Amino acid sequence: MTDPVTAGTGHVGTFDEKRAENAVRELLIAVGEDPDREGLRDTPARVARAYREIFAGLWQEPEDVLTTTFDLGHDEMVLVKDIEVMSSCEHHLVPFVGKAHVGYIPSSSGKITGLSKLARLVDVYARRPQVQERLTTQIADSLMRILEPRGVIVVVECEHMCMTMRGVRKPGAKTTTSAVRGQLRDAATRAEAMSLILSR
Ligand SMILES: Nc1nc2c(ncn2[C@@H]2O[C@H](COP(=O)(O)OP(=O)(O)OP(=O)(O)O)[C@@H](O)[C@H]2O)c(=O)[nH]1
Ligand SMILES: [Zn+2]
Repeated sequence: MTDPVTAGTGHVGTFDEKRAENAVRELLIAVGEDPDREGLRDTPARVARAYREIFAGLWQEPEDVLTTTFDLGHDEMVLVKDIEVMSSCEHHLVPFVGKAHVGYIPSSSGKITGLSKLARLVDVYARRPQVQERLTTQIADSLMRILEPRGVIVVVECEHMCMTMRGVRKPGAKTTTSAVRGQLRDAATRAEAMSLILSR
């Protein structure tokens, strides 16, 4: 099934399920498997459906999820910690998983968004072929653009399966990336945010 969708870059892209299915079938043949044996018969279609979900963020824009904004007049820092991140490394197409911490200081008018929307925003960018650095900056930059806050901080901590199950094989190694914008670049404000993020 091919359906038109709006890709993350703003142009209309497609998810070609049949093509994905054929590619998985080819991959199974390439590793010496028999894609027609009983246990694998439905696998290409299943994997194609799974990729539709895993890469769903390619066909979403941050504006699709940061829909609810309200002016509460609250102009102090808002921070949501420990948002589950499940993304895919664009180099090896295996998962990297961990947590994101997303905070912002609202605009002086106090324009804020629903807390769940911050977690949805993480998903929009995580559900794409990614590198952790870009995931981190995309979350920060889209928040700056849409909410026009006085500052943003995004910290992402992940374990990359491409470093665990293959290659260098170092289970447990964690990568931390951060992006700070606006007033959160200020040393004292940034330190306050970091102490909130690090407190358990
Ligand atoms: N900076 C960055 N690197 C990543 C990320 N995910 C995976 N990588 C790295 O991408 C690199 C790709 O390196 P290559 O030398 O092209 O690929 P490779 O031969 O499979 O490398 P090894 O993983 O070292 O075996 C590896 O060092 C990965 O650890 C990420 O999110 N950010
Ligand atoms: Zn990788």
